[in-house]
Amino acid sequence: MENYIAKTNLELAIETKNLEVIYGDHQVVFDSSLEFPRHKITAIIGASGSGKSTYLRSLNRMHDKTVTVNGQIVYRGVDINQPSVNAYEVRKQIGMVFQRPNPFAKSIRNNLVFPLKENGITDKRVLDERVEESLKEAALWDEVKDDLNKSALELSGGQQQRLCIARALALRPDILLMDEPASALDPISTEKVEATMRKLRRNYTIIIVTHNMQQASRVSDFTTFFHQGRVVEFAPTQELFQTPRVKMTEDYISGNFG
Ligand SMILES: Nc1ncnc2c1ncn2[C@@H]1O[C@H](COP(=O)(O)OP(=O)(O)OP(=O)(O)O)[C@@H](O)[C@H]1O
Repeated sequence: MENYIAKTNLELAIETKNLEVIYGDHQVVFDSSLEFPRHKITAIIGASGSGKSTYLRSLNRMHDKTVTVNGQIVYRGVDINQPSVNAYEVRKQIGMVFQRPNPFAKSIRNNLVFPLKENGITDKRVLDERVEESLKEAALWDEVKDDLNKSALELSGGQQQRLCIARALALRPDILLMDEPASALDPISTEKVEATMRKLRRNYTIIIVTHNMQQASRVSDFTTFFHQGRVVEFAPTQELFQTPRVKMTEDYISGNFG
């Protein structure tokens, strides 16, 4: 397959150059060069097993040392895939929200305060401000403000996912990676998470992996299609859905992918 290089003229938040990810001797991502525009939502779509999550996790250095990641991940002019770059510091700037909401078994407030304290923020006034701001950004504040000491596990699935978004935002990251953030949610919760994402785009760059074509077309500004660990195309979402560059993308988005 040709090596497609996804480029845009917009200001970039992060880009990968010739990225490869290999589990043991099983290569999953091949020669992937992609640019992610700043303050936009980019959806990564593709069949199950095409390497979407593996690629996403490489962007904030989530893979452990047993996984080989070759190529460059350029963030603010620095290749953050170099061993000298501290992965923990990368994850402060580039947060992750997972498919299944995973709040800590603590109060709503402590879900947000705990990671902040771990990052050296201890002033109560600052902590209270961050809690309120991030819950507002994640569109959860009005639903929980009267009882922040309630256990996070008593929240609905959709509320738990918005709490996990708030927890990622509390650290004031620059980029938010979301791996199928609504696939475990009912339609009403999905709508709330999508509406939250659209608002967040004002201040954050969002990269979302999704299986859901409607979701990609509803929320994202740009879409990239992965096939067998390679970037097949990248375009503004409406363009990609209306006039895909190659037949493989057309087949996938119309459900004819065999
Ligand atoms: N930790 C791992 N160790 C070994 N192989 C893995 C690991 N994680 C994923 N894989 C393999 O990598 C390939 C790509 O998986 P990945 O989850 O990245 O694809 P995906 O496109 O996100 O799929 P899905 O949409 O089903 O989540 C699969 O063959 C999978 O079995």
